[in-house]
Formats: sequence, C-alpha cells, structure tokens
Amino acid sequence: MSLKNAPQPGSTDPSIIRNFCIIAHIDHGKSTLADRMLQLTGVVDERASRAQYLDRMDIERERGITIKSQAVRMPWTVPADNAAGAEPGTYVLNMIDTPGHVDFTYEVSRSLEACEAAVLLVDAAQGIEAQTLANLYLAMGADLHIIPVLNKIDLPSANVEKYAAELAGLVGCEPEEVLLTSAKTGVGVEALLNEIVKQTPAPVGDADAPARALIFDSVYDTYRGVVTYVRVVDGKLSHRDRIKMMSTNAVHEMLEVGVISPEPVKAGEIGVGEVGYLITGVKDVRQSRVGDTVTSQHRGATESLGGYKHPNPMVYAGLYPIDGDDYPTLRDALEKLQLNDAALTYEPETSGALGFGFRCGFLGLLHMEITRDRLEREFNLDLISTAPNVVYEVALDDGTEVEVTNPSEYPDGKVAEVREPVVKATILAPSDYIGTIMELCQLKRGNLQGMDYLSEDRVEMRYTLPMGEIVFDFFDQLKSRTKGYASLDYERSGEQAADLVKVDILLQGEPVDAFSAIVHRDAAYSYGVMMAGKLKDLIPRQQFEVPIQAAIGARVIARETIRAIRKDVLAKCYGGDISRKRKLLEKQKAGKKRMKNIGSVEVPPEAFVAALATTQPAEKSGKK
Ligand SMILES: Nc1nc2c(ncn2[C@@H]2O[C@H](COP(=O)(O)OP(=O)(O)OP(=O)(O)O)[C@@H](O)[C@H]2O)c(=O)[nH]1
Repeated sequence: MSLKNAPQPGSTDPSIIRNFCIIAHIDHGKSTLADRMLQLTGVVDERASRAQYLDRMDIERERGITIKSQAVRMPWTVPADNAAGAEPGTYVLNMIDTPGHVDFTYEVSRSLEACEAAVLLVDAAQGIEAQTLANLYLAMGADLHIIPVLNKIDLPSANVEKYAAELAGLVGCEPEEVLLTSAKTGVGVEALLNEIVKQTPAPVGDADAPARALIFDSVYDTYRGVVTYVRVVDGKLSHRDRIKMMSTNAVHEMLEVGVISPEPVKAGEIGVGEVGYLITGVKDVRQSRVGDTVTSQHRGATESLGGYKHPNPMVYAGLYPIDGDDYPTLRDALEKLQLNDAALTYEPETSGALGFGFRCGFLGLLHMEITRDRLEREFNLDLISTAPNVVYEVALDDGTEVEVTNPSEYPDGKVAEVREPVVKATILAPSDYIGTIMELCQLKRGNLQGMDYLSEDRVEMRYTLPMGEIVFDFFDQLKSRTKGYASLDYERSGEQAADLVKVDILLQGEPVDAFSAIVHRDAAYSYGVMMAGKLKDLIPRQQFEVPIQAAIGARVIARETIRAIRKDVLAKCYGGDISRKRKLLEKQKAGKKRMKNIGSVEVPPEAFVAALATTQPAEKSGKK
C-alpha cells in the first residue's frame, strides 16, 4: 500500500492504532525483525531504501546521536483471509523501541507504558535469558498483552519444541500459540503483523479532554535541538500549541510535530493513541525528561499521567585525564554528553593522587562504561577512572546523616550506622551450576529469595544482593564460574544496614585517595592484601624503600614493601653512542612529567589504570 493513502496523523481513529514494542535478549534478533517489519509494511523499500536507511544510521552513529529510531509508524493492511482471524482493513502500527539494559529500567518502563502489547522475542536456539525475563516482568507490570514469538527457526540448532514449551509455560499459554518466525528469511513475519493487529488492544483515551502525552524518550540532535518522543493519551497536540512540561510547569514554543516513518514526517497535530515527536527548541534533554507529561499551555490538563521519576545516579566514579592538560577538554566533553543524557551528573573533584578530575554519577555500570567509552573515543581522551562505588548513607553518633558518594568523603567521626543499597537480582543458568552460583552469592552476602525451573535443565534464581558487591566483580565471577552460561539482571530494591568500613591504601605513610574503598568488614583484609600486592608489582622501584600499607583508620591490616633500586635506563646502552643515550634520557624525562607523585613516590599513570581495573564490564545487553 502506498504510504500516501495511509491513515494520516491527527485524524487517525484510535480503533485502528496498535502500539507495541519488542522485548528480547541481546542478539535474539530484535533489530532484524524490526527491519523486516519496516520492509513488509513498505516503510522501507527492500532494495534501495534499506541500504539507505542503514547508511543514515551509520551517519547518526558517527554523530553520536540516535542509534535507532525510537518509534516508527507503519501502515499495515490485514488481508481478508488471514490466519490470525484479525478484522481485515488498514491499520496503523507504532513500533516503539525499548532500551535493553537494566541500567535504563526506568526508561524501559516508560517506553512500555506507551504501548498496549509487547512481542516477547526469544531465540529458538538459545531459549529465555535473564534480560528477557526482567523485561517481561516489567511489561506484565505495565499490564501489556504479551505476544510470545520464537525467532531464528531457520537455524539448524533451533529447538522449537523445547523452547516453545518453555515460553508457553512462562507467559501462560499453549505451546501451539507461540508464534514462529525467522526474521532473517522473513518466514512468519506477515503472520506476526496480523497477530499484532488481532491481539493488541486499541488505545483508549478522551479526545475532547485537555491534551496529555507521555514522554518516553528525549534525544539531542545537533541540528534540531531536542527531539521529544511522545505517546498521546488524551486530547491532541498541535503545531500551533505552546506546550507545558507538567513536572516543572516550564512552557515551550512548539516548532514541529510529526511522526517517524522512518524519516520524520511533519504533521499538523497528533491525537489520542498516536505516537510521534515534538521539536520545541529546548537545547538540553533535561528540559524535556523521560516520564514527564506534556500538555498544552492554553486549557492544559491539571493532572499529570503520573509515574514521573527524577533520574538518580546509583553508581559514582572519579574520571581523571591521564594528561593534566586535558582537563578542559574533559569538562567540555562532559558538558556535551550531558545535553543528551539527563541521568549523567558530574562535579569537579581533586584527588591528591590523580590531580584535577570529575566525580561522575551514573545509572549503573553499563551507563558508566558507555560514557567513558564515548569520552575516550569521541573526544580523544585518555582517562583514569577510580573504582565505581554506590551511594552509602552514614548516620553519625551525633545524629547527623551524610550521603557518601566518594570513599574519600567517608566521615572520620563516630559512625552509628551505614546503610547500603540493595538490588533484586535474577540469575538464569543451566541447572548444573546451581551450586557454584549459590556459593558465589553467599560470598557476596546475597539472600536467596526463590528458585524456579524453567525447563528440566534451566533454573531462574532470585537473590537480594548488596549493590556494592554487584558493581565490584560479581558479574565477572558469575560468568567465569558458569563458563559464560549464566545471565544476570537486577533492579534497585531499598537499603539495608551493613557492617562496612573504609579501607585506605598508604604509600610511604601517605594515603592514596584514589585507592580507598568502602567494603564489608569481612572483606576488608582481602581487599587490603589484594591492593597492596597489586601495587607492589605495578609501582616501579624507587631510589628508596617504599612501604605499602592497607589500613582501617589507624589500624594497619596488610603490608608490602617495594625494595629500593635506581632505575638505570642506560644500563643496556653499551658503547659510546651519545645521541642514543641522550634520547633515552629525554624519554625518561618525558615519562617523569606524566608521573603522578604520591609524597616522594613517583607512580606512572598506567599503574593507576591497572590497579583500578578491578571491576568488570557490565553485561552489554542493550544500547541507548
Ligand atoms: N539465522 C537467523 N539469524 C538471525 C535471525 N534474526 C536475527 N538473526 C541474526 O542474529 C544476530 C543478531 O540479530 P540482531 O537483530 O542484531 O539482534 P538484536 O536483538 O537486535 O541485538 P542487539 O541490537 O545487539 O540487541 C544477527 O547476526 C542477525 O543476522 C533469524 O531469524 N535467523
């Protein structure tokens, strides 16, 4: 069907609109399926435009903005004799993208809120993974209708029977009701589109009420400013409106309203149940936040849609340029990233060991890693990051409470109680590994909350765990203990009091702030021994002996010594080649300039990088 004849935005009857998302574990085929749907619905032409569309994404990727379209509008005509039994006719499908990873749970929940159904896509050769489950629970929490689909049925290793049963057991349907697709060959995708029409409830809203639209994504574009993606719940938003953000009452000029199909298409207005974008001339995503409700300034709604949450960083780390001269570049780079990232926070910080840098707040480990990666790649920076830590609430004997986001700020006074954040974790693994996983969780102070068999050889284990342990090396250890077969997902779940202490690392009696850590008392000794041992190997010998100590307050709990030696760079230079000697001496001098000085001890920046690389990358199971 030609897009020109498709139902137009602003005048689309909600009864023909279907809003859905696809939830899947990484690599189970979400992007391929989405591409296939764009082709089948004629939004992207199979030969020419597909290549073009992908090119466009490359450019976007290079510019570091939208990696995927956040929401695409697709017309779809259901034929008379469809197997799904859907009413024949032309429909408007809005496919809404959800960020995949746990760090962005709140963003995921808002994208889900904008839909009425979720396609639960599972690889027919892999089965259900932890991330599939976590997102499924969120979708069920949002009351979405779930459409179970097994993908990659073309693979020789596909085990349709086994995983259809697993999936059916999970969502509570018959195995025959699980749809089968190959996003790669296209098999089953038309049938899936018909099923989406049949099974997804049409949106319901009051067309005559004051406008209310949910912001489910907000993206900074260099050329157009902030592009805000919304789902209209009541009333309509017109390009003539001035709009109001209900959490702040800030009013903005509306410059453009439209839908994405797959290029932005301007529209006069968008109405009940429709999904589209707004451009309002705001320059920073903080002014147009995910979860907020948009209304019109004139005759606006008085009650928001609810559910708005301010993003709060959960993991903090210090970022320092290896070369001190890069500090202004780092500051500018963080400022630029913040334009497109409402959750990133930073403030200047000085470290005795590392010099000038920033204390940055992130939603989680993956968010931290993405940010750091972008700073290094896009802004050409070499960075040292301190070990990530969570936020602790410390109550002192005199009744004052402090929030500690940096171990070096840990109060010296008498501490009455320390509270740490806790997460609910879901671990999925082959049942052979139950023992080793339990052992690991015990070691990390976890509490088993429940365990279910998904099939005869796969289990879901639910634990509560201190978040501080997860940001340390939990995921690395889980992967190595289960040969990579376990998957992990977690969400924040309150606080608990814990016996935590600050361990300082001292070089020649001087504490090195970058190495201080807040750890459980039982783990303090092993942290001290590990750090002292590492540093002994990493710090080059000096002309004098250097003691390395780990201490809790004034009490030393571990000690190593770096023996004295003069590093003679000329030792290997036989003969009298004076120019080569000079070169070596100059090289040594340049190296010295980059050295960080702790008291009189010279530490190469590489030693900090290596010593601080104790934490693991988070599971890369989504992009944002
Ligand atoms: N054989 C086969 N391969 C498929 C199918 N669908 C996707 N793939 C392949 O599986 C890999 C992952 O597919 P993607 O669509 O990128 O998966 P995704 O879930 O979007 O992954 P992320 O975007 O990285 O989260 C790619 O190499 C695809 O070509 C399918 O139906 N059959």
